[in-house]
Amino acid sequence: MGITNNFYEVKNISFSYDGNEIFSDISFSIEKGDVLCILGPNGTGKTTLIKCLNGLHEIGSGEILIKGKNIKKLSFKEISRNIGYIPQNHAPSFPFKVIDVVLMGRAPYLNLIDAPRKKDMGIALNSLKTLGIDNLKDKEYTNLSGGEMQLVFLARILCQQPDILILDEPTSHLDFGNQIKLLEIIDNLAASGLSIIMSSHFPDHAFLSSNKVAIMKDGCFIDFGSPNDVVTEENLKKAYSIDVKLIELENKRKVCVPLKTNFELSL
Ligand SMILES: Nc1ncnc2c1ncn2[C@@H]1O[C@H](COP(=O)(O)OP(=O)(O)OP(=O)(O)O)[C@@H](O)[C@H]1O
Repeated sequence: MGITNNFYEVKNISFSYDGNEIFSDISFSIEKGDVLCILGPNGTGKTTLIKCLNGLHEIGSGEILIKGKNIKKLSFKEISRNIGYIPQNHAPSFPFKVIDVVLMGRAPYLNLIDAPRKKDMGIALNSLKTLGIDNLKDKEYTNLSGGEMQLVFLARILCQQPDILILDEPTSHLDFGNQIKLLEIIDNLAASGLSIIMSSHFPDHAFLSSNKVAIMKDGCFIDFGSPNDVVTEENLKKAYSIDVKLIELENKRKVCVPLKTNFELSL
């Protein structure tokens, strides 16, 4: 931590699956404490981009710099000490206890044969406490609800003590209330100095927790900037091909109301 300039920089990157280009020439940067929300329709390449951003997919061209260092030159362990990643789906296969799942977040700091130390256990317990789920610590991970699993996975990532969190649709398994709780957690984590990149299907989420928004469509960012500048009726129409009404609440918060499309089945 501690570096404020060029914290995480993406320069003209492109990616293709077997010659099929998914995106090209994407550039942006984020600083300490930024929350970037990536919006865009299904199949536009958000997950693919996110996998490039954390080094899981190798980009075709361009470069990604973490605190000035090219991601291609960093080992998996070094990337994991900098970036915590929560994928869209993370189905568990073995009934580990929650505390053990969270402790796995310490792997980038341990050698293969090392047992977690007292310090690691302290960090794991603290991660659970930060998210208010220390009551789950002795439960079997496989017995948790989808929402509880999402929070435990986030605790595991916090235990990794990264500077950057990359979250692929972090609210996808959460109920209406827990979605807001998670966005507030994201807000708090950013205020404590973490930088966060997340994808979402809900433009409202950009107003709730982000200071930067990108709208991805047709292989590029069609807009990038502050939520007020980017989440507009015009851009939402361009992105999702529906009419959306933006309404401002008394506290100036904006909400997006999708209008009916009058779609009819041709039976
Ligand atoms: N492993 C793969 N091999 C080939 N094509 C893929 C692969 N993974 C994804 N794709 C294709 O790449 C495109 C982008 O997929 P991606 O999952 O990145 O989109 P997305 O914006 O995250 O979608 P959604 O919002 O539906 O989750 C899609 O056309 C998809 O079919």
